[in-house]
Amino acid sequence: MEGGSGSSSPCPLDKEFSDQIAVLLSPPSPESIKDYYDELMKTRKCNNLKINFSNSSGKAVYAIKEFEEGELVLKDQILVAAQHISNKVDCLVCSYCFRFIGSIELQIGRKLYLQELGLSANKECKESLSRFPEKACTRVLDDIKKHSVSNGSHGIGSSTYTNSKDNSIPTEVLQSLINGNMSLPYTNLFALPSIFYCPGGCKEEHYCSKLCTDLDWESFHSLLCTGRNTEPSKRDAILKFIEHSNGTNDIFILAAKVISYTILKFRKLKRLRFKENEKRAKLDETDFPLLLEAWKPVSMGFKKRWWDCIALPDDVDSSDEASFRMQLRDLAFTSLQLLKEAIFEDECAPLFSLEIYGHIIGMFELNNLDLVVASPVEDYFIHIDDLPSPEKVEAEKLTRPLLESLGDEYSVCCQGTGFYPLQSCMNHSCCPNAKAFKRDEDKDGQAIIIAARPIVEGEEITISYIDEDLPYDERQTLLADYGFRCMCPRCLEEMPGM
Ligand SMILES: C[S@@+](CC[C@H](N)C(=O)[O-])C[C@H]1O[C@@H](n2cnc3c(N)ncnc32)[C@H](O)[C@@H]1O
Repeated sequence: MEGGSGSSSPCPLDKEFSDQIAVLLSPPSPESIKDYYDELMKTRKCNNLKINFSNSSGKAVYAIKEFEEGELVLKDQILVAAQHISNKVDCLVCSYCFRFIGSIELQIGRKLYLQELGLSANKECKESLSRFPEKACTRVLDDIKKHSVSNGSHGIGSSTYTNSKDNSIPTEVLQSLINGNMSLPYTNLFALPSIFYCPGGCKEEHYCSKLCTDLDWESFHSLLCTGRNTEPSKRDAILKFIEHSNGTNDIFILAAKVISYTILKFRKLKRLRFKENEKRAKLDETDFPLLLEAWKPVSMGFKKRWWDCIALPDDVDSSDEASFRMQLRDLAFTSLQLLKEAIFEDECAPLFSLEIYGHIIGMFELNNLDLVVASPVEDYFIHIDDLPSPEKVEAEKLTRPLLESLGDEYSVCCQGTGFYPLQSCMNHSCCPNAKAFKRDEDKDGQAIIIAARPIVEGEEITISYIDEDLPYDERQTLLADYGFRCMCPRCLEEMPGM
């Protein structure tokens, strides 16, 4: 099997499992696409849309009712998503649904504490923060909790708090905010879900509920947990994989989640099959169909190899294109080797081929939507600012120093990237009739698509993959990265020579 970009693959599994890999990567038939999405629509009670398949533009989403401008078209649950590593310093969110958790006080105190650490820490600490921010962030929280002063009497109005020249807040005040020993005014109006901890004891992942904790554990995290319950050699291997991803491209974390998801689903299907037919001692001959079944949600996503489909960056000369793509492939191979050390499973060996890994990452490249969740901290400070005068003056005695210390960063939202099974079926148009848009009530990472103008029954739902205000040539250049030339009504009208 070719490794893409014209040279043979460095991964022996590509050759060993070439037949199974070809089956895993073959485009699903129109019938299986229909069955899969009909079922998905049914379970998600999504009665207003349908997915059709055509040879010209693949899957496409159609309205089966009229939508008014601004009406919700689709709320789509995440198949797999991750918060950007750098964003973990700014926002503490549920690792499964990406809702903000804890309290306003914790969000503010934690962020300022980490900011302070990043600014004033010694070199070693700064390096560990940039190389491994996830770990550093959670360790820090843990340390604060262990060493906190338990009487809770930290006067927020003390001179050290208000007179600080460089806007920094004393550590004991931050500890009190983090530990819940200090309350800010009006935060009861912005209550956040309490924190649930990882059952594997890793302190890296936090949740908003028992349900999210269990779903993440069952779907992804039980294979990727670095907690005390994981065997030490495995834990070291997982940590090495994460460290490499954090230092290179956090899209590898998402790919690892897809592989974990497929393995865990495969195991579940196998357990069910054993129960159904307990007399059978061995299941070998039926294992691959089970792997195919487990892989089905991923098989539906539009895919190309990552190093073949990624756009050539502006600073890479076209004469260096082949070597650029080869470097990407080698980077993916290094990441895959580390992941293999951590979670390889014999029965799911084809999933650890470079061919599959490259296609999973390529699927994100062509389909992913930015994951964005607005910060409740921003809403909180806006609320304080909107208070009538006496209440505002009183509240700001406590909140203003915090706001000043946070600076422009006070309103950073949760940011990441996610693959959404239904939204990812939406094709592009430069005059789209729908758009991704979070409303005030959307507090988690689900994809929200609303009508950008009235949509009639039977119309295809389209969104824009790019900034549609750009001129024709620039739009076409950007869309070439997605592998197509746009022929929407606007492009046909603006096409030179038409
Ligand atoms: C997010 S997917 C959209 C769903 C896709 N049609 C499918 O079958 O899965 C993006 C891919 O769909 C195709 N696509 C999207 N919009 C298109 C358009 N206006 N014309 C042609 N192909 C399009 C391109 O191949 C693009 O890389």
